[in-house]
Amino acid sequence: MSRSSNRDLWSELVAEEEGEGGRHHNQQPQAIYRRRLPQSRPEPPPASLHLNRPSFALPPPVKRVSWNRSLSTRGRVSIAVFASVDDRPQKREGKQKPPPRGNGNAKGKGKGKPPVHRPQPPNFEKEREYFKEVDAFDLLEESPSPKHISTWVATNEADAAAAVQPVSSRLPNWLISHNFNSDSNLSTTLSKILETPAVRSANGVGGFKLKTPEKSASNIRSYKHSTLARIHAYLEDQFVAQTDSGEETMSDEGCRDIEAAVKKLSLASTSSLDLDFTDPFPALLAYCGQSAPSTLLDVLSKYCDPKDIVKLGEGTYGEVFKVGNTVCKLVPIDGDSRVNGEIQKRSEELLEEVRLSKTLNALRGDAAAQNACTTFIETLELRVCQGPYDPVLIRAWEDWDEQNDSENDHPKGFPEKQRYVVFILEHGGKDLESFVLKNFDETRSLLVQVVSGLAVAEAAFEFEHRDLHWGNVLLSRNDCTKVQFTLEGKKMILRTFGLSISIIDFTLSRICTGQDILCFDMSSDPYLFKGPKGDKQAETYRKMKEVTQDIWEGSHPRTNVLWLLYLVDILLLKKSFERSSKHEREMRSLKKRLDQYNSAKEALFDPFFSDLLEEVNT
Ligand SMILES: Nc1ncnc2c1ncn2[C@@H]1O[C@H](COP(=O)(O)OP(=O)(O)OP(=O)(O)O)[C@@H](O)[C@H]1O
Repeated sequence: MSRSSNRDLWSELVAEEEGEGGRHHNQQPQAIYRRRLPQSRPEPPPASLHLNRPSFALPPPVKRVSWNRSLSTRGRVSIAVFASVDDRPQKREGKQKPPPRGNGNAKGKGKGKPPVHRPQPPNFEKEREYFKEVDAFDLLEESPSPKHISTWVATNEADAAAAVQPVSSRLPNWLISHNFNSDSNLSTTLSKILETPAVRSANGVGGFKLKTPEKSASNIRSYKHSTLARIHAYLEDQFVAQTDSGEETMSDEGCRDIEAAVKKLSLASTSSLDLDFTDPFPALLAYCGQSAPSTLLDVLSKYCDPKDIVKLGEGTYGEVFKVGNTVCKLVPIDGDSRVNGEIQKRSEELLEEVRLSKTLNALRGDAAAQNACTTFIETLELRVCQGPYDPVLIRAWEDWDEQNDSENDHPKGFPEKQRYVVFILEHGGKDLESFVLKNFDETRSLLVQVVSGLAVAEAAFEFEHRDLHWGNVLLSRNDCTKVQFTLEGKKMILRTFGLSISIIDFTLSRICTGQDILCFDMSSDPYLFKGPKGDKQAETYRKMKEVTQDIWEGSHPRTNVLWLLYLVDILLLKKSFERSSKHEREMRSLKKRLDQYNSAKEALFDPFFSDLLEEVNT
């Protein structure tokens, strides 16, 4: 590719982009919605086409709702109300599910372990009663009818834009992948392009923005053009710089280097002009630092002797295994068959999820960072794999099934070409539902760690978890009694009383990466808001809907406070630990004050936490 022959072409592309996309050149992060796939769709679309699927044409999603999911992990059928709203397809034939178990813990977690004090072993009746128990204050405050339901997401144009949004994020994902994957072997020239600011200044070809879609018809084209324009901008910079210094050495070699690297990433077929961004799978691979999928065994055997792998838990989409000291979450993607009654997630959905996890990982790194904490589960590695389920995993799955009676489908049916995303995660311990808290100090420790983590992530990324039920807070004990975090440059130490917490599951979360706003459009999942009246978790979704006015890409840190309120309720109503009536009063008054706060950051400075926090003098 010669520079001179390209310049005209670049200019044409630039001119075309400016013509059709001038309105996109603002610097605000673009919202990227992740939409749940509807279940009743007859068959999943081909991977290369589904991005253009106009979401307004889809039937309403009927996925197992999140609040149901969290309960379902412990006993999917324990809440009778689901029968009326859950029209999911039945599980695959051939497996009869047993009736619900008495402890509401169908997956066997936390079974039989009596609490240390005031023993109240969980049981189904108690759980049922819990869902009835709503005090007068809560009824007044926690069951709002949505007053302002936004309609913009229901319009065709907005829906169409939302449906194609993932297209716009692919290259940024690819670009970011380079930064996240030190073992990535992308060309160095390409890495320079990756570092080129997304928005160019007025000189040169300037003013390009990577993500600009508003109209579906021109999205893919203009996206390609802006990508190419960015490459062009880089080349032009090189050219200018080298001319100024008198060595005009910007060569065809450089261009070939770029083109080769692009091809290597499978994003181009014959030349850079044929870049094909309609298939997100190569972008997912690139994000994971791979040029081709690995096998499951290749990945897992890095962490332990495969015969030692045991299954740890399961979710709607993923199977979770203990692999050495780490945890492996395995999510089948892109296949045509249903898994656990659900249409498989698609590459681009996983692309957003892994981006989100990686963004949160960034909070762990730098000691000099303005915002840092270790509250969010660490993603240690991300891999794309392909092939049938490995026999060692099948054995681990069956062992677990024998003891816990899995709700999921047997994994033996996966085809040769099945794809997976493998998340290698830090082992976070047990979830709050099954963990037995010893005393009030541990309870305070749990709350202060959650609130500080949320405050840090709010400050760093406008993060809102939006689904912080008791299945998504993991706990473990260690010898450490203090943990440090940094909030807006201020280093703080908190007292843990030997308890360590990790927050998981960012499916519904909102985050601003600086480049994009990643969020889940909860208005696309009406079942989330149809949980039983008085159920703390269901009420929290409804309250979030009111706070956000059903516009989910907006920043509403108050949603984090709603989940803190939920956690205090859960601790008061559902957890047993050694406590006095004074402790209970303290928690109730915390709850009342939380009601006044608009962010986790505000909540962190509540007097309830003051003797747990200490500022580090530097
Ligand atoms: N890092 C981890 N450490 C320890 N246990 C974990 C970890 N991640 C997940 N688990 C366990 O595995 C279970 C399933 O994980 P998770 O909820 O992430 O799966 P999922 O497919 O996203 O579920 P769903 O989509 O149904 O919410 C969790 O309930 C948790 O108990």
